Amino acid sequence: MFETFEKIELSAQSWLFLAPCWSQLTYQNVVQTIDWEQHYIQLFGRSVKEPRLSAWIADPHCSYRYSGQRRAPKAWPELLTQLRTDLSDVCQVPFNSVLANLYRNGNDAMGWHSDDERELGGAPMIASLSFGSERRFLLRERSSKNKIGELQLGHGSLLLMAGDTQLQYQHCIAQTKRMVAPRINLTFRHVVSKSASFE
Ligand SMILES: O=C(O)CCC(=O)C(=O)O
Ligand SMILES: [Fe+2]
Repeated sequence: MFETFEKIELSAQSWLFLAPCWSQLTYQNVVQTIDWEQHYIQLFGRSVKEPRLSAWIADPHCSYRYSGQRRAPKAWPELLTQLRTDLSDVCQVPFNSVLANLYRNGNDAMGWHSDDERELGGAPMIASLSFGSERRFLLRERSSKNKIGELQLGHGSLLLMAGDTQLQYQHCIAQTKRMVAPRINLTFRHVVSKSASFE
């Protein structure tokens, strides 16, 4: 199915597929289409800014919980509708949502996590598109916390996370002291059930 992708086998059940130059869009194309928001997380009872901007864009029934917060979906801009159609075709997954993240500089990052929310089902295929500066995407085993590898996700790259990747591994975007220009990442997801059933 993914002839043009490099297949990276993490384990017998977990795979990544990487296409380094999948999209021809520019960083400007993408940054302008999204209505970016600053969100907050609760840390030791205090409200702290997330170290990035983000937006949850999804079909109306797909709300999403992340860091204990429930996000109502924003409507699909035209450009992302097109990307969703193309990616659904490539992956044979009816993507109905996308989490967009904007890392403004090297201080912006995302901590270790798995995308294992119940809303995404058992073994979700997640399609991750990157634009702008290259950043390090690290992987570690969930049980031992041993780092198992890293990928440089450059402009236009498409990374597919498949099988039990979310069950067995965590990933993060590391901070860097290097001067780096902004980076956008879009993770297309398929929310399986109406969020109302999890309330
Ligand atoms: O920015 C990235 O490449 C990763 C984003 C991510 O892990 C997520 O949105 O869940
Ligand atoms: Fe993630």
